[in-house]
Amino acid sequence: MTTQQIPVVVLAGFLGAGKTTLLNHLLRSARGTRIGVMVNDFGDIGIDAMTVAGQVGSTVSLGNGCLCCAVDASELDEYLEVLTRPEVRLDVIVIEASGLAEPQELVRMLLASENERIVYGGLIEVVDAAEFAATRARHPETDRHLAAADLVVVNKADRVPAEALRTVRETVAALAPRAAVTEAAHGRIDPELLFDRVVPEDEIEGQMSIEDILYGYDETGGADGHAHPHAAYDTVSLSTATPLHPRRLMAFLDGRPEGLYRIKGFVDFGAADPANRYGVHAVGRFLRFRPEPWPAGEERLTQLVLIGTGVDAAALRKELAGCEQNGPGDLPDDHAMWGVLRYVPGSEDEPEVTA
Ligand SMILES: Nc1nc2c(ncn2[C@@H]2O[C@H](COP(=O)(O)OP(=O)(O)OP(=O)(O)O)[C@@H](O)[C@H]2O)c(=O)[nH]1
Repeated sequence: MTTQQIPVVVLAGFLGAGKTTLLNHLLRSARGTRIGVMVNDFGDIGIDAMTVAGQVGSTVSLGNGCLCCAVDASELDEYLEVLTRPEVRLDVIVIEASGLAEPQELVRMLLASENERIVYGGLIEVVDAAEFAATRARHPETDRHLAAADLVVVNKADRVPAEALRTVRETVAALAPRAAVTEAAHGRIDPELLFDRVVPEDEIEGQMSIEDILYGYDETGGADGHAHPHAAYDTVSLSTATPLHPRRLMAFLDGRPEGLYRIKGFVDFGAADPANRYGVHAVGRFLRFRPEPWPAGEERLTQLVLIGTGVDAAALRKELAGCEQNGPGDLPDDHAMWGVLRYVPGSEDEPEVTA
């Protein structure tokens, strides 16, 4: 029953912060991940810099399997419908918010969308570290945008001294208390922070990306003097054959720590729902569960990956371990799944949620 949903990421930030640079970085380092991009006009993205395989109307297909469309907000649903067609085979869609609409408005439109093939993939705000104070003074709405962000990229880290960078980062963290915050130069964040690599890194043989060629590639992330994206976030993985207790997992998720940007994987709730495993997708404060029957012959494991910045990995592991069921004396009660079902779209058992 599961059709993979395509995460839709909103990319926002003030004029000149580096959105286009970051988009180009994502497209160039796609390596098998098929990215759909929506922009205001092609000039924004500098399509010429990449191989254009073909153009139909306002849609351009790129040589690396990615796709770019120039749209305005009124066309959002229409283009989402086109981009999410199975034959297009996109893995992720990125919408550049500039000029399209207020970022929060775009997020609302996505969350309200009736397109079942998409899932909200987070609001990323790019800020210019060198111009941050001036931008805030001129555009007080910056603070509001940051407060809504799931991930803030403090870009142009190369343009400010370390001390000033720290001040910007601290200010951002105070304005966007729940967001993950990462620094970057030239928008070079690790794409994996935003979406899954479809082709695992170790299976890409002999394929140097343009990024590798220009900046050098270093698995260990750093000794060559470049601000490498690899060390910019923490990943915590959990794999356990012990079912999780729905109430304790929900307590963990409801209180999940600041800086935890994404959670993905599958959960086994054991006796609370023996027939199904629960796909989990969280980005920022957004959370969804999708129950699906256990595939025949598949080992019943809970497998989770948590991605964030500045998170305490050891504490997270401990909290997750505390969600495991402790034998027959710790079986979930009859209503234990209600908290989970609130996050299953269209669930029949979904209790009425009053706004
Ligand atoms: N030094 C430095 N320059 C950068 C960095 N990121 C982007 N730039 C430059 O900053 C300028 C603006 O970058 P863009 O990526 O076009 O910014 P944008 O947010 O897309 O701008 P608009 O489309 O006008 O809203 C360009 O000249 C980039 O080359 C960075 O990290 N460091």
